[in-house]
Amino acid sequence: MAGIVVIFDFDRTIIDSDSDNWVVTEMGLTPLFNELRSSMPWNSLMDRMMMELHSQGKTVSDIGECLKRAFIQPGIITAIKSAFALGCDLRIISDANQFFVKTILQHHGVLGCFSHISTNPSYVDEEGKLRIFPYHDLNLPPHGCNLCPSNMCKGFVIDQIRVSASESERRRFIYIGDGTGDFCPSLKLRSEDFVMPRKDFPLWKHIHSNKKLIKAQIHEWSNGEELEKALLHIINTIST
Ligand SMILES: Cc1ncc(C[n+]2csc(CCOP(=O)(O)O)c2C)c(N)n1
Ligand SMILES: [Mg+2]
Repeated sequence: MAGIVVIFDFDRTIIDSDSDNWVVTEMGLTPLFNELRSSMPWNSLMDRMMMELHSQGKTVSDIGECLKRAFIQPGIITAIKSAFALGCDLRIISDANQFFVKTILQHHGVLGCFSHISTNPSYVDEEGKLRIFPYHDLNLPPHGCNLCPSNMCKGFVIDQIRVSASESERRRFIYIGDGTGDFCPSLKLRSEDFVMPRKDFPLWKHIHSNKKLIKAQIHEWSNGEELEKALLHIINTIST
């Protein structure tokens, strides 16, 4: 459906776990992670974890195999495929990183459904080490939003999507998320938009404690099947 932009968060929305925690736990990095947690910004810490894996002889392909085992609830993949088939513009805004997000979406055959993925950049260096960096360069002036972590303001990304649309093109947003970082973008939504917070997760709690600040229509979900049903219902309602 032209004119509908569906924005997905990634961790605890598309996959059921947090991809950073998943890799740290599954690949045996928990003791080092806990030791360094208080002394480093999050992205530097994850970059350091990837360096540790490399020094242990674990390859990017080993990390990929670990990511492919992350659980996705039934309903999520079919929801993505259906929304794409209906012509919606699908996007990801995630505080995970490019390699983790793309590897998992590719594995489940839905990477091509997304027009844009806004997340912390990553690349494999000449030694075969996975490097992870903040979405907002921490050496530049801060993004200025006091709701979001310094590395990524998801509301900033929403503003960018809005300005990229031509005046004549009326677009309606459906934003699906779970975390504290999804509250700022939810505040940017308008009365013709929809926010889909995962029930009992931080975003849902922030929304319910600040209901007057939310202009978008609120549709909660608890599991993949509920998400699929609610999302397709909203898309159908908008398009008729
Ligand atoms: C101060 C501070 N603490 C923790 C984090 C990291 N972090 C927070 S939520 C999350 C999952 C995001 O994935 P998604 O957006 O896909 O749900 C991550 C990696 C941070 N950036 N800053
Ligand atoms: Mg999330």
